[in-house]
Amino acid sequence: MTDKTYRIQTLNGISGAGLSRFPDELYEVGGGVEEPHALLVRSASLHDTPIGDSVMAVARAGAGTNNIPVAALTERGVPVFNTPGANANAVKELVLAGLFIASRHLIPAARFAHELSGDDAQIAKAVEAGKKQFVGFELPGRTLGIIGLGAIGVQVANAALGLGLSVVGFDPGISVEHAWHLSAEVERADSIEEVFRRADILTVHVPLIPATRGLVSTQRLALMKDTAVLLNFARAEIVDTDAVVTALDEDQLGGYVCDFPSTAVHKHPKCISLPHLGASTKEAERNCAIMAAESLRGFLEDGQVHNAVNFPEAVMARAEGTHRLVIVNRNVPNMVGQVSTIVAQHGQNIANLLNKSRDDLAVTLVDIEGERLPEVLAEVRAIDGVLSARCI
Ligand SMILES: NC(=O)c1ccc[n+]([C@@H]2O[C@H](COP(=O)([O-])OP(=O)(O)OC[C@H]3O[C@@H](n4cnc5c(N)ncnc54)[C@H](O)[C@@H]3O)[C@@H](O)[C@H]2O)c1
Ligand SMILES: O=C(O)CC[C@@H](O)C(=O)O
Repeated sequence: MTDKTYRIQTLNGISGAGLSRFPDELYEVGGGVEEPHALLVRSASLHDTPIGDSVMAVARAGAGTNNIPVAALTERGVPVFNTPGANANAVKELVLAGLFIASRHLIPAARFAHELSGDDAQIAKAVEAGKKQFVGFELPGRTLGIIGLGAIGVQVANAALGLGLSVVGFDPGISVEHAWHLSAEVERADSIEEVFRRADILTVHVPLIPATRGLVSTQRLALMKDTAVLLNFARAEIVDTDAVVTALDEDQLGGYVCDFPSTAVHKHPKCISLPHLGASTKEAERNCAIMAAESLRGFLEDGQVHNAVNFPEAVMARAEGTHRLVIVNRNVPNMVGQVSTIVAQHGQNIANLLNKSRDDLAVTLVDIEGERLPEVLAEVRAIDGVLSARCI
């Protein structure tokens, strides 16, 4: 262990563009870092990994946080950051590839070409004889159904319109920001079932949470056209894979293209699976790593909370000549009152204060003039309902 001020443990390969955001003089960063102040992860699961008391923050260089025990960390007062939108373009491009893969049978066609043998004349003859098995369909006039109109869903919707598809979407929790970016040509479905009924191609872009686990179910698959194609570049568990395989085997579904190979799908003749490639572009890896690193720095160095999935946004510029108390507390009455009383009882003045809450949790940033008094911190930590407090 070094004597650097902050230690970050990485649990996956993280783009150097992000890692270089941690200044050498302040940070020790790497896979073997001991007693880390923060964890930086991509898809590695932390559910069965002990997360020590030294950890003050966790950052996911990506969108989905289902690999992180968010509820348990929230209870400990540890923020979990993600990188909203940072890999959305990469996923959109792969979804578009999925559309073409499905509509033109590109993977079996390429496999067929790869297997050809003989001289050029023999290959040309085999091509002409074999290509009829790969006749596809064109996209204009077909309907793309989208479940989940967040960073990725909106980009997929807008791009699909450009390809001549009609788009019908469903997202009862669409954010104002995403609604602003969604083309007015996208039709809003009244129910999720309507999307299943109408889609020639259906794509899901929702997070994996209890409400979305198995969202593509036997009952909903039964509503689909038997020629329809299902795309899943969100998470494997959002789709009931057994139900999809049954629907494919019984000719009630045309095809399944996903980013999640499994024994049930990776060799199925009507499934194409890719090895979780949605975010695997240099640009997305860079964007995610930079955003995650900046969020960790903001929290560790200044107590700022930006892009956390379990904490309120809490951003306040540092008042000059002050030190800062960073307090994570339960969202109950009189927390700010108790903190300011302690500061006043020690004859100190508050230059600036921010208190933001989200659900059961609040973040309180207090900039105090004068010298740092360890007893102030100790008394704040002792307040009932304070989950963590530090002075920076
Ligand atoms: N294949 C990959 O490599 C890859 C890459 C990035 C993201 N993802 C997955 O895609 C998911 C979506 O990413 P994003 O960046 O668009 O996230 P996002 O948070 O911007 O959007 C998710 C949207 O889903 C909506 N939603 C939630 N529950 C819903 C429901 N039951 N019905 C309809 N809509 C619902 C939300 O309101 C939100 O608008 C991520 O959570 C992640 O699991 C996969
Ligand atoms: O890190 C990756 O490669 C995948 C990330 C992706 O699944 C996400 O949720 O952002």
